[in-house]
Amino acid sequence: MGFGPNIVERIARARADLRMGVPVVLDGGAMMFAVETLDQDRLNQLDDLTGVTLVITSHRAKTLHVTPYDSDLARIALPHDVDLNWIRAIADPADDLNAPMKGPLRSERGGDATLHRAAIALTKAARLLPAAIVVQLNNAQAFALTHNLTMVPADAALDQTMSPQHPIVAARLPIEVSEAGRLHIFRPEDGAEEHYAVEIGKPDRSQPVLARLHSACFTGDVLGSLKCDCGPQLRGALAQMGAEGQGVLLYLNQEGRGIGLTNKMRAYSLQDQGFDTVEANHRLGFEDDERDFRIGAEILRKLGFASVRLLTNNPNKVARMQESGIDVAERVALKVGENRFNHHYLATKAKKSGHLL
Ligand SMILES: Nc1nc2c(ncn2[C@@H]2O[C@H](COP(=O)(O)OP(=O)(O)OP(=O)(O)O)[C@@H](O)[C@H]2O)c(=O)[nH]1
Ligand SMILES: [Zn+2]
Repeated sequence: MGFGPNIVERIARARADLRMGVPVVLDGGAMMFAVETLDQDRLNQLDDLTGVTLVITSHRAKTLHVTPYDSDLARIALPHDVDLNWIRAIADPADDLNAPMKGPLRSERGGDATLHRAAIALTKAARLLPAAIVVQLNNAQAFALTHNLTMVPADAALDQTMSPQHPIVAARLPIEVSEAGRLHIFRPEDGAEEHYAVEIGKPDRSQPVLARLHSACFTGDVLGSLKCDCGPQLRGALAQMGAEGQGVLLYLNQEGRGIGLTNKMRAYSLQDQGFDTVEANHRLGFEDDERDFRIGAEILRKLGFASVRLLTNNPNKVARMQESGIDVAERVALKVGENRFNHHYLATKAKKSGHLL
């Protein structure tokens, strides 16, 4: 006991520290930096330390023609007197086409990559580019104390188990499709983004409810972007709930399939260079889809729903709900908003991500 932060809260601090460029100590023997926020001052100080590696995911390694000996990631020995721009270019594909040769890059093999894996997990949780500098430490605890750094156990960084979502407040919200709207706010214990549920009417909790798990898309939902189908899907789902007089729409703040808006814009910039939506995620070092749908299942349960008629074209979403204990009584197709700008995007999702056309 005590007043200090528990492990979940220390992970939350670690995310915030990394976003500011402050390194984090991994219990088990290392200090890590997110490459995206590493500054020249701190890089200079690394000159005095040994055992410094640059860690990238195997997707990013493939783009750079580096062998990922650890299957999911590659550890690259950092050359001496390395330039900050060189490190950033390994992590950030923005200039890949202008300056394709970054190497030769030698990746390390053998040894334990657990701390490196934990470092990548933390950069992703911080919604930064998935690339880290990892520095071996002999006495991690003393180092953290001396430099006033947040220390987290590597296994907790690796297994950031979904945090409980707590209902905070709900209030009546008449909207265009239904005057009987109600907005619920859910807050996770781990300091991450809040999520919202829009309840239409008074759905019977003993019957499957018409439901939509909508992932945030600032560009589509708010700006009316023509590059995706999110805006029409959001409004189409609400309209159907309004017409039926009941339903529940979860607005999950997992922007960009869980990589955050900044990284999604990096992906859009790569799409401007000719890569498709999946290739762009991979070149950045991400998986195709980094969302955690257990959050949606947990919120449905907290609202009293056990069974849904799920508005989606994504069979993976149906599978994730079933796995998380929510019965999908029916999949209801939601095909709206195709146009000449998103035609290729929708075709790619059908071909590579299994979406139903
Ligand atoms: N990373 C990335 N995310 C995107 C891109 N286009 C849209 N998104 C995000 O994708 C999410 C929506 O996912 P979709 O794949 O359209 O749909 P889905 O939720 O998997 O499936 P449906 O239920 O059928 O809509 C939102 O979070 C968007 O911000 C893109 O090109 N790259
Ligand atoms: Zn979208």
